[in-house]
Amino acid sequence: MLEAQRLGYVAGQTRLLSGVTAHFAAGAVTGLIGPNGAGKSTLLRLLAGLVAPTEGQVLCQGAPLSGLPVGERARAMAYMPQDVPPFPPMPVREVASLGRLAHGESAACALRHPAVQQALDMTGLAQFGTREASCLSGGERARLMLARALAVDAPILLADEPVAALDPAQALMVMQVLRGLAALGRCVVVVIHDLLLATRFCNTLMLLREGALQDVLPPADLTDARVRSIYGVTTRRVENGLVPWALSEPGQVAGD
Ligand SMILES: Nc1ncnc2c1ncn2[C@@H]1O[C@H](COP(=O)(O)OP(=O)(O)OP(=O)(O)O)[C@@H](O)[C@H]1O
Repeated sequence: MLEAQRLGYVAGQTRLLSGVTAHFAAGAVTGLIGPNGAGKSTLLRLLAGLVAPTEGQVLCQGAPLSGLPVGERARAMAYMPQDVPPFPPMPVREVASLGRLAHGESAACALRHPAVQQALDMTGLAQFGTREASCLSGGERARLMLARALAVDAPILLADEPVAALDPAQALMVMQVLRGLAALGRCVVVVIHDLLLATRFCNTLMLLREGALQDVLPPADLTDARVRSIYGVTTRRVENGLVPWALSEPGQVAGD
């Protein structure tokens, strides 16, 4: 579905990424993990075509991404950035409907599109539809960025730290949504620091360090030795540790 071929990126005098070759499968959630500054967001931006690689190329459904017309690219891939920009003075539903711009719909058409309502439902924002987006809390704003990306309804979703600002219930809900999309055949690539959620919800983990892809492995193979070599920390499996595991009343999650 999505492929990186010997991807490299240099900004000014600084090399941010080198020699990344990887296949991102349809029907799977791929988790990009690695220390701060490893190059995860850079890789995601290259995959999204937001910046052009200085070496190598991205293939989207077999075709070079650089050759795809902008509109086609926008419909093929949805991207959720790590940083939430200041929202314009518009209601939540309208911000989510911006995802439909990729399809060339009029603003009125976009607002009514079922994908927008679905995106608000999936991110637990349905009850905030008419609220000013600029009034949302940090976690709600992050979910709105995800809702905008989900409203594109694209076969590929690239999400940069979608759960970093979320409470445990919302984080579980979002990871379940991502896994649900993968189950429908979508290609989902997510940058994530929470190793518990990453190992539980991702089908494949890609470990980045110092701008290079160090390893591609199933979550079960993320051993203490690997975590130590990547992050310089040791891990422990805590049998009676208290971790958020499931929503007590699915679909009944309160707002932030
Ligand atoms: N334009 C730039 N010029 C120079 N260095 C840059 C530029 N953009 C990013 N960097 C550096 O490149 C490295 C990789 O950045 P990137 O945002 O991809 O890391 P990351 O793995 O997503 O980190 P984090 O987990 O902290 O979000 C960082 O050290 C960053 O400071």
